[in-house]
Amino acid sequence: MRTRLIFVRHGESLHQLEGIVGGPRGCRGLTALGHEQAHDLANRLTNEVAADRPVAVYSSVLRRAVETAQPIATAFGVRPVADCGLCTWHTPPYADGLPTARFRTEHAVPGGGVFRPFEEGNESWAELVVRVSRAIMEIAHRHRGATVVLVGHSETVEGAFHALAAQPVFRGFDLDVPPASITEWTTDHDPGGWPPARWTLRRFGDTGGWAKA
Ligand SMILES: O=C(O)[C@@H](CO)OP(=O)(O)O
Repeated sequence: MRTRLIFVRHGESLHQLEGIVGGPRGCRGLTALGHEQAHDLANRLTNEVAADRPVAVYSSVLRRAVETAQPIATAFGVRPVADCGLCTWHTPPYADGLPTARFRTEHAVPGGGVFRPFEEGNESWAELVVRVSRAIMEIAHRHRGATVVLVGHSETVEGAFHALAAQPVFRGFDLDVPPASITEWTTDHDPGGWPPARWTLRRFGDTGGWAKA
C-alpha cells in the first residue's frame, strides 16, 4: 500500500516579481507565465501519474497556490481543497503587501531565530514547521495508500523534510525550491503507524525543463 505525496510549489507570482509580502491581501495571484506553468504542471502530472491518479488536490489558501492547484484539480476531476496549514509564513496583517525588504529590516526582531520570530508579529520558524508538518501528516493519514497533490510554497516543500524525514527544526542545510516544481515522497509503510513510517524522496524541485524564474 503505497502512499504518494506530490508537492508542487506555485507558479511565478506577482508578489515575487514585486518583492512584496504576499499574504491574503498582498498576494494578487500568478503572472501570465505562472498560469502557463500551472497548466503545464497539470499536463505533466496527468502524463506522469496516469496509472496512479491523485484522489485529492490540496492547496494553501493563498491565491498563487489556489490558482496553481485549479488546473491540476480539473485535470484529475476533483475539487481542490484549500488548507491554511499549507501556507507559507503567517505574516501579521500590518505586513501584508509591504515590500519584503522593508518588513525584514524595519520590523526585524533583535535576536530573532528558531523559536523567536525574525520580524515583529510573525510566526517563528518552529511554529511554521509544526503547523505545516501537522497539515502534511493529517493529509497523509487521511489518504494513506493513495496519491495526493499538495500545492503550496517553498516552506510547504521544506516542511515535508521535517514531517516525513524527521529533520531537526534547525536544519543543517538550505533548500532552493524553484517555482512550478514537483517534489515527491512515497512510503510503503502506514503513514499513521508507530514508529513513524520511513519515506523515500523520489524527486526534488523537478521543473520538467522550465527555466528557473
Ligand atoms: O511567501 C513568500 O514570498 C515565499 C516565502 O519564502 O514563499 P513562496 O514564494 O513560495 O510563496
